[in-house]
Amino acid sequence: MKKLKTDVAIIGAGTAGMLAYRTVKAAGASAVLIEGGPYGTTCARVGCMPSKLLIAAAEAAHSAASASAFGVHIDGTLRIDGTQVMDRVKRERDRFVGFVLDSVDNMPDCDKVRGYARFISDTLLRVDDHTEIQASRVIIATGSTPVVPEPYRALGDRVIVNDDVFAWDDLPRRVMVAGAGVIGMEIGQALARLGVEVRLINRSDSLGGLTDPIVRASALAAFQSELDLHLNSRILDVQRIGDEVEIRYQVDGQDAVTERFDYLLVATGRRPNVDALDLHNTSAILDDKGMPQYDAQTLQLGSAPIFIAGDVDGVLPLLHEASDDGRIAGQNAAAYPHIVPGKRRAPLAIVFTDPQLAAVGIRFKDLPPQGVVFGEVDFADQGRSRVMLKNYGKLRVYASQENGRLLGAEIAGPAAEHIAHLLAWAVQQEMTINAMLDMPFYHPVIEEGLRTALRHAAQELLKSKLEYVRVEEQCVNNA
Ligand SMILES: Cc1cc2nc3c(=O)[nH]c(=O)nc-3n(C[C@H](O)[C@H](O)[C@H](O)COP(=O)(O)OP(=O)(O)OC[C@H]3O[C@@H](n4cnc5c(N)ncnc54)[C@H](O)[C@@H]3O)c2cc1C
Ligand SMILES: NC(=O)c1ccc[n+]([C@@H]2O[C@H](COP(=O)([O-])OP(=O)(O)OC[C@H]3O[C@@H](n4cnc5c(N)ncnc54)[C@H](O)[C@@H]3O)[C@@H](O)[C@H]2O)c1
Repeated sequence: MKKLKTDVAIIGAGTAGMLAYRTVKAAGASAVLIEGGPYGTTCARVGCMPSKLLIAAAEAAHSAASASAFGVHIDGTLRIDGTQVMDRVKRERDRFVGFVLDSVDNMPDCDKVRGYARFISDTLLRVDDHTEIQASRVIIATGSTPVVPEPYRALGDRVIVNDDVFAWDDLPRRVMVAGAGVIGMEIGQALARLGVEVRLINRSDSLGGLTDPIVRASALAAFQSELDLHLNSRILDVQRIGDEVEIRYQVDGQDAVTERFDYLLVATGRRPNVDALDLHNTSAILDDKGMPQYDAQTLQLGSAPIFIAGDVDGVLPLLHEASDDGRIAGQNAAAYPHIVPGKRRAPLAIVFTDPQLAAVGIRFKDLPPQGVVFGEVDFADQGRSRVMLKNYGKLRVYASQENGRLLGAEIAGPAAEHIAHLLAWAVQQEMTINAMLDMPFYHPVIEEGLRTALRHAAQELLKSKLEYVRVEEQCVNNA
């Protein structure tokens, strides 16, 4: 068994782990980066980048297919060449992965260990059965894995997850997607727009991570106008028949039906990669799912010299959060025992569907039960959105009744990726609704829709103040 000694061992060379490694090295400490799977990161190989490449192809197909509404006609057939679509997705994806591989190549060989690590104690790791690493501190940055419900596993290679989609050489004919969360909606809509027959089934009423029922209802209406999407519905039974899957499912309020598909794409959530780490050998306190307790500010596990970063911590599994986590865990592991709370940004999540979905700051479901005013815009009549035939969805902003500050927002609508950034910057700057309304708005732009929602919130704030004065006056009069 090979034996190594280091200041900091980092488990997982994804986005969080690579950033943690660079931060530890920049602080002058020694570091070892352990990776069991392929280098290249989830984001570049099978996540953010290939999914956005597939969506870009789908947008091109959709624009062409829907051009006749503008009087622009394609006389002839619109042809989607699945092999060319997948070829570009994979070629461009490989280019992004290549940049990551270059930075791994540039790390000294003695800092890299290949294999899966597990804990023997707080400060001792074993990598497969070939290396033991004595590390003064450890950073867990092992990412997450898609959850495939047990009954579907019998389908063999016909039950697939996002990773498998981005390995396709051609597009299939028919796909059932289980889960209308972020991944199911992004990939499901893209495949449908590329001519694949898609059914999307979600067992609850959740949709793309939205928690505001008004915004969610507007998103559902928009998606259902083009997609075979069903919430509160269930897959009852699955069976493999040759190279197909036979699925019996029940749409809410309807009789069960049986249909055949090429694949069942499972997008029912992801689970932090903690199971194989043998965390029970450490001093960390584990919950009933094996997740360690940790401080959300410092990312430290109790008082152990162990830190956690990225998707594996189970909170906001997004790329920029993984980077921030990697930096915070790296700084604290390097400076241990002098650890400090890390600087966090305003929460921001974007889903690249059409309409795009976004959540900023405090989500609707986490708002306090009182003291919040709402402002809303319906994009149906928003000028620029209508010009572009993207006039669907709603945006709602949430503001503090006490001081008028923007608390958060949820969006389903055009250009949500850009509007969400404006809103996140405003949340982080602790801006009030009135201060936001003092900012410039060009004409005609989709951001004018945001102004409508802000004006609505400003009116509601005023109303709530007048109501407060009225109640106060009544109390004085009745006294
Ligand atoms: C389809 C899809 C689309 C996405 N799109 C977006 C998007 O548009 N925007 C966005 O912000 N986020 C997106 N995400 C989320 C984003 O990809 C993740 O938040 C981010 O990649 C997490 O980085 P990480 O470093 O935590 O994990 P990873 O990059 O997964 O790295 C973890 C690494 O740890 C390794 N590992 C695991 N266990 C061990 C062990 N015991 N020993 C050694 N190595 C181990 C793994 O092999 C892996 O390389 C998407 C995700 C998916 C799946
Ligand atoms: N644009 C982005 O930033 C982006 C894109 C993709 C993924 N991601 C990240 O990846 C994470 C995981 O995404 P995800 O879509 O796998 O999970 P998710 O939690 O967003 O959605 C899972 C969905 O599956 C449903 N579901 C659960 N079990 C089911 C079953 N048996 N049958 C049918 N439906 C079922 C749930 O109700 C939920 O709607 C996201 O939370 C996000 O952080 C981000």
